[in-house]
Amino acid sequence: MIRVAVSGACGRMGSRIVKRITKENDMEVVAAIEAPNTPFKGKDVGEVIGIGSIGVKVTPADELEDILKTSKPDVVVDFTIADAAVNTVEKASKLGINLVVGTTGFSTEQLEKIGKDVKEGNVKAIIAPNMAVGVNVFFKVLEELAKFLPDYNVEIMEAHHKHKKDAPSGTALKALEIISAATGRDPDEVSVYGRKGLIGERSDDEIGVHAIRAGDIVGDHIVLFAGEGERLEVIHRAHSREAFVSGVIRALRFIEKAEPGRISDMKDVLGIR
Ligand SMILES: NC(=O)C1=CN([C@@H]2O[C@H](COP(=O)(O)OP(=O)(O)OC[C@H]3O[C@@H](n4cnc5c(N)ncnc54)[C@H](O)[C@@H]3O)[C@@H](O)[C@H]2O)C=CC1
Ligand SMILES: O=C(O)C1=N[C@H](C(=O)O)C[C@H](O)C1
Repeated sequence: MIRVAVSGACGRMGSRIVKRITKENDMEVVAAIEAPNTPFKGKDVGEVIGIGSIGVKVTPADELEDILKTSKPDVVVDFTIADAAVNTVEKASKLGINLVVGTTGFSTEQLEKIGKDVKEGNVKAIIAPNMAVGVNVFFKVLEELAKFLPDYNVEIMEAHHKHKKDAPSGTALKALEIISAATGRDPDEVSVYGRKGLIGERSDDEIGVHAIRAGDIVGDHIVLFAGEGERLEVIHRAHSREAFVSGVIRALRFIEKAEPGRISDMKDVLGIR
């Protein structure tokens, strides 16, 4: 049995992950962590998310270390916000507990700290801005297209629900990183986030990144490569968060095979080279 602690257990992703784990016969939820000020402290997480009692109480994050010590998970799954996820990684790494992190919106400094903590704790960690299988194939396709079309203009567009806190999405930023690397560009130098005013013509090198927030859009990503007289568009649309949850379940089954002390991603889980 894979013993799983879920951080952000009552959120849009966390609640679906808890629910799905209860249906799998090789894993179980042993802890459910929520924000320090959670109104659900001490309540059964299953009751809170509407699946009936599962015998696991919601624990606020200020008791994270204690609950990890007493519940002894093999893996902590984190879908929260960047600051909270950094704390989850620090505490879990120190206790030698493996990690699956889907949270996005990290700063460069936070990513460096996460890498250092994983290394020092010598834990196995899968960290990916998008766990959907299709998106990880989409990343591979983008890498190939960028190599074939190095002088085409690239624009990245993403659309998400109105509750999303970070922008652009972690997935859009990963796409920017992949395309930049495939064409020898520095993403910090070539990225242009939205455009407004009399800004002049677009340079050929720049990569536009645009974020839409509206209603209940689960997650759309569109990358276009435009040349003279044509454009090629690659589109991924998530219709349901179950696409991400399925990736989390695959990551949980894979994690024992991950390399300790380094950050793996969904490419490793899915065997995409
Ligand atoms: N990698 C992937 O495939 C996906 C990543 N995400 C990312 O996952 C994150 C969460 O997304 P949603 O579930 O939509 O957000 P949400 O806001 O519905 O859920 C986040 C949960 O974390 C809780 N939380 C806040 N502070 C906490 C703390 N210190 N400790 C523990 N829990 C805490 C909140 O109370 C909330 O219940 C975002 O960063 C999002 O971009 C979302 C979907 C897919
Ligand atoms: O916040 C979300 O909802 C999502 N966030 C991820 C991101 O920032 O890329 C992945 C997915 O698109 C849904």
